[in-house]
Amino acid sequence: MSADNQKRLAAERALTFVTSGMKLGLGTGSTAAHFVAGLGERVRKGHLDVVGVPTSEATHKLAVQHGVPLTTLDETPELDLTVDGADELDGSLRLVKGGGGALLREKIVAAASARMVVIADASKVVERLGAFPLPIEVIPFGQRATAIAIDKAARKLGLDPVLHLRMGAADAPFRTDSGNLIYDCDLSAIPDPEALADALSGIPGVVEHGLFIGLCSAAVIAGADEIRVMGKD
Ligand SMILES: O=C(CO)[C@H](O)[C@H](O)COP(=O)(O)O
Repeated sequence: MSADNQKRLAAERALTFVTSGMKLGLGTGSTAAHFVAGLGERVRKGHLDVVGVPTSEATHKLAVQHGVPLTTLDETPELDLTVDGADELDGSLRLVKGGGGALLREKIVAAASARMVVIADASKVVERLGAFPLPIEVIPFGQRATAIAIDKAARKLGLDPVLHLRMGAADAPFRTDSGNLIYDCDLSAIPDPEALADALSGIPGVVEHGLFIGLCSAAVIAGADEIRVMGKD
């Protein structure tokens, strides 16, 4: 079975967590897109009555296309459930996110939700986080100084970071939905995600980093032969 089919199956399983009346956070990425499509289908058929807060402009567009009723986090600041993808997750449901560049809004929306459920194909489950370069969103002002501070903070923790400024179209740096830049920080492994998260959060100029710790309560993982739920079903 292809990874995309696994993503679709994980999304379909997560739809069983949704009940009418829920206020939902809608994640970003190819796995979350399957969830938004499935949600839209159920809404159009009259099986579900929900509202969603998109975590990116891309998800906003997709949700409109699929007929998912939308609200904003300002109108609806407390959500019941966020369903989102991940770039990596470990056995303690610690995540690396931001491959799609939406980590800031994704983290704000997840933090405003009573529950966050990750949906992923089995390749995303790792023994130890860090093979996927950690996305770090920074303010454009002083971005080179911020990158040096990130490098120093990681080295203090015994890591050997390699930072790449993410590029977008036409050889220009990628800009997030909030107009910021992203450094992808190649660390090979992150032995102590909590310590790195704390260190990065303390750097002026870092808006947010892609380590999601203590936010995800369950993950639906679709493999070639089975779908399993990690954490609280
Ligand atoms: O964090 C994300 C976007 O910022 C995505 O959830 C993550 O990149 C996974 O994407 P996909 O479902 O396409 O594999």
